[in-house]
Amino acid sequence: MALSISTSCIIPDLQSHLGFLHHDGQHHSSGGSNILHLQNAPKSPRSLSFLLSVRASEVKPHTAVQSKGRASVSVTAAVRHLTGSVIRAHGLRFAVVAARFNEIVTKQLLEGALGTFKNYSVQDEDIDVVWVPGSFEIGVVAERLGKSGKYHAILCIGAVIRGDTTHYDAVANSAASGVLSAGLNSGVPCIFGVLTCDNMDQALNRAGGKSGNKGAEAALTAIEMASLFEHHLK
Ligand SMILES: Nc1c(NC[C@H](O)[C@H](O)[C@H](O)CO)[nH]c(=O)[nH]c1=O
Ligand SMILES: CC(=O)[C@@H](O)COP(=O)(O)O
Repeated sequence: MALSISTSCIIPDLQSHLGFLHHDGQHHSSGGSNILHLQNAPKSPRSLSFLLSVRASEVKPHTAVQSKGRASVSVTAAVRHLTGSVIRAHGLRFAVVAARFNEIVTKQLLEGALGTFKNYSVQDEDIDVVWVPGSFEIGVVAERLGKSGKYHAILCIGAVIRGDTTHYDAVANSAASGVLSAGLNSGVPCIFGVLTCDNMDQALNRAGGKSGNKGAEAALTAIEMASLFEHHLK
């Protein structure tokens, strides 16, 4: 159960007087409750009679109590939120692994990705594009690039479009698991920008058509993840 301390005056011997105020307003010496009141025995010469109302609905971790003379001040460390920043892309290096299969689609995905990199101040000299035959080959290359230590993130681009057989499932699933494994094995964010579509129209709509450009979107994800790792997780 989490507790947060809204005000605090804690005297060492208070610990023996910890009690709980149940929702019925009765003071109980133990048991669960949604409110914790710390009340010192009024007779103790060293103690102050005060109530410390502690909401039991939450506690922020790392709550510390600093004593200053007889008074104490509780210092609750704020919860830290770590997020990659898309406006801190300068100096970050990226590799793009692009599949040639369905090139009419993947070229447009790549164009969208490079446009995003440019718009977010990634320098051309900080981008390497590596071409592979098809989406099935993306994973092994992404892992090699990740392990090279040269890049902050690897963006993987492809277009798997269903045909007449179940080959689609094998390629699509292999591409996804390959990119996932590359990231996990290399420790470098590998971003899945591979379309898996039932037909060419769906693919073209997502490569700069009415559904946007998934390559551009994936590039933004690559920037955020690269920043998160570089600026917060080192
Ligand atoms: N059908 C699609 C493929 N097939 C090729 C595979 O990716 C792979 O290159 C081949 O199996 C040899 O290992 N690739 C795509 O990217 N998209 C497709 O729709
Ligand atoms: C995703 C594929 O491998 C697919 O394009 C191949 O087409 P088919 O299933 O007709 O051989």
